[in-house]
Amino acid sequence: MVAVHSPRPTTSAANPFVEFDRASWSRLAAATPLPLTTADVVNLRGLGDPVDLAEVDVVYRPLSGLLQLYAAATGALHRATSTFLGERATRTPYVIGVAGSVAVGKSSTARLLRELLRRWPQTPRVELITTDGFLYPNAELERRGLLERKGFPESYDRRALLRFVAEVKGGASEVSAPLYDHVTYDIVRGRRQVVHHPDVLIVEGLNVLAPARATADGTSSLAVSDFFDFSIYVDARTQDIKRWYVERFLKLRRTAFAQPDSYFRRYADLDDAAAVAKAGAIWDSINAPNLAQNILPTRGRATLVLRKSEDHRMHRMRLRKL
Ligand SMILES: Nc1ncnc2c1ncn2[C@@H]1O[C@H](COP(=O)(O)OP(=O)(O)O)[C@@H](O)[C@H]1O
Ligand SMILES: CC(C)(COP(=O)(O)O)[C@@H](O)C(=O)NCCC(=O)O
Repeated sequence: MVAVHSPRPTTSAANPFVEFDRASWSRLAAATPLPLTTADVVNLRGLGDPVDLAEVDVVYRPLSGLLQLYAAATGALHRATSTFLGERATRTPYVIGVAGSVAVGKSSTARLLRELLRRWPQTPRVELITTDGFLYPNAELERRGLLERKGFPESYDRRALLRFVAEVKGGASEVSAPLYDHVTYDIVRGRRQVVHHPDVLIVEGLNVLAPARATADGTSSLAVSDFFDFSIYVDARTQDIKRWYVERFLKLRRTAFAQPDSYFRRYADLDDAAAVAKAGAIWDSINAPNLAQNILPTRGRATLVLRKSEDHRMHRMRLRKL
């Protein structure tokens, strides 16, 4: 393992990763503008996530600069390859995956990236989809005995998700995805998110870095991550993520859980001690095992790992350079 608190990026010939601490990472972005305001950041951040403009400046501005570089190089390679192959060069969306545990703050990261990338002149059309839209509806999960396994790989229609990402990446003019509602805790019937040939597609979800599954004949199919040009894993200590999950659950009692159509309506009136116990039980029985068994093992596959400290601020960045 390499040292992490050096003032300079840490690298060595045999190590495919280059590692930065917060200070060395923040210095990468001198020439990249910061086009967001405090109001933008407050609107975009998830419940309980304290990300602010200072964090966007230190962490997301360099990330935005790096991604511009990668996206431009990928576009140039795509055009050169098309010329070599004698094909007409078509515009191909740049696809970015954002993975990590429940309650780690993936959605804040993905939404901030969407807004930053939308402000680049080269990529004004940025779409974000979350994989929860591809969860099976609750009725189907119940039929399959998976209602207590929501978020585990088998709780998703993985074939439909793969088809969606492949079609967007392939340049289809219009592709749609189902929508999930955290309040009703189910797929929304009759509504879909439509994606129209974006410049950048961000795909956010727990399992987006999962490798392809082996098929019955022993070969392997494709995984959504095979269509990623860049991927980010949002990382933190499991005990911190559990605390964030429980704190968010306490806050949700007065917001989402209190809505009449909330699946968790019965939790709205729990006192603090009962709510902490309930949230802890859901975490321990569903989200912690999913993190340990399915999500954490995919961390090494990410192009970039952003590691948060206990206060949600990102303190270590590990970029795969080879
Ligand atoms: N029970 C819930 N009710 C309403 N909103 C929720 C609920 N659980 C999670 N959310 C919201 O859904 C989004 C995704 O949450 P989650 O899957 O835990 O990922 P992350 O915290 O990494 O973004 C967050 O913005 C969160 O605030
Ligand atoms: C909807 C989720 C599976 C996340 O889905 P994702 O968008 O990451 O695919 C998750 O937020 C969730 O609700 N998990 C179930 C256990 C729980 O209620 O915490």
